Amino acid sequence: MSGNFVKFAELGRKIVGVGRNYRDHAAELGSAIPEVPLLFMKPATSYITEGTPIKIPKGCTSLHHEIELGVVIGQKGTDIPEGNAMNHVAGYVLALDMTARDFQNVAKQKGTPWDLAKGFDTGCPVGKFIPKASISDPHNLELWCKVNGALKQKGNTKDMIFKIPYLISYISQYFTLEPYDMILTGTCRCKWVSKGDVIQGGLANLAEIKFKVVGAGGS
Ligand SMILES: CC(=O)CC(=O)C(=O)O
Ligand SMILES: [Mg+2]
Repeated sequence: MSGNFVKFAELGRKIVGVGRNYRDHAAELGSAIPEVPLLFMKPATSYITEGTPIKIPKGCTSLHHEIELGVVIGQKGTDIPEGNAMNHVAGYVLALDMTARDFQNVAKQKGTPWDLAKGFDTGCPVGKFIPKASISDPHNLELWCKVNGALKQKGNTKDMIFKIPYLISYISQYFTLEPYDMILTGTCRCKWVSKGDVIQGGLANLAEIKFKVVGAGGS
């Protein structure tokens, strides 16, 4: 199934984000643990790959990095049974769910959507595509994130509250999943970045990423 999936970020379709899927992150933001997956979307225009910088969105004063395992969909499906869900996976990717936390906090207070906080251009940096066969257990992978060489996040996908087959099954009850869609499975923790910072991330011994942060004007 790998073929074109190498270029999934160029061919990309929907990005479905899962929020508060780790207890530590929900706790650090003072948020309740969801009873069912908390979903949001990012447009495909938010994708960037290494070599392109992350741009702080205009007016944002608190940009957070969230290192996450992305699941790349390989086969179309609606109402996918949990038991068949992994057959719809093409592979995985190490991703950053960049979040304009100040925008999100305002949205939370006003009860308005998170689109601006999550969906801005460059808000979804991704690494190389990892074929499904390279990962025997996606629920036991170390994740880490450093900013300017200092460790800011360390977690393990075993701590996901809702596991990948359940997420695929749940999401596909509402949104048909299609090849090149990507599911961001949630972050273990988060921290902020500023203009000029360099974010590095890792997924076990499978992938590493590095992205520079620039201001809204691009420098
Ligand atoms: C509060 C959030 O930004 C939710 C989110 O994206 C997560 O990973 O959790
Ligand atoms: Mg996230």
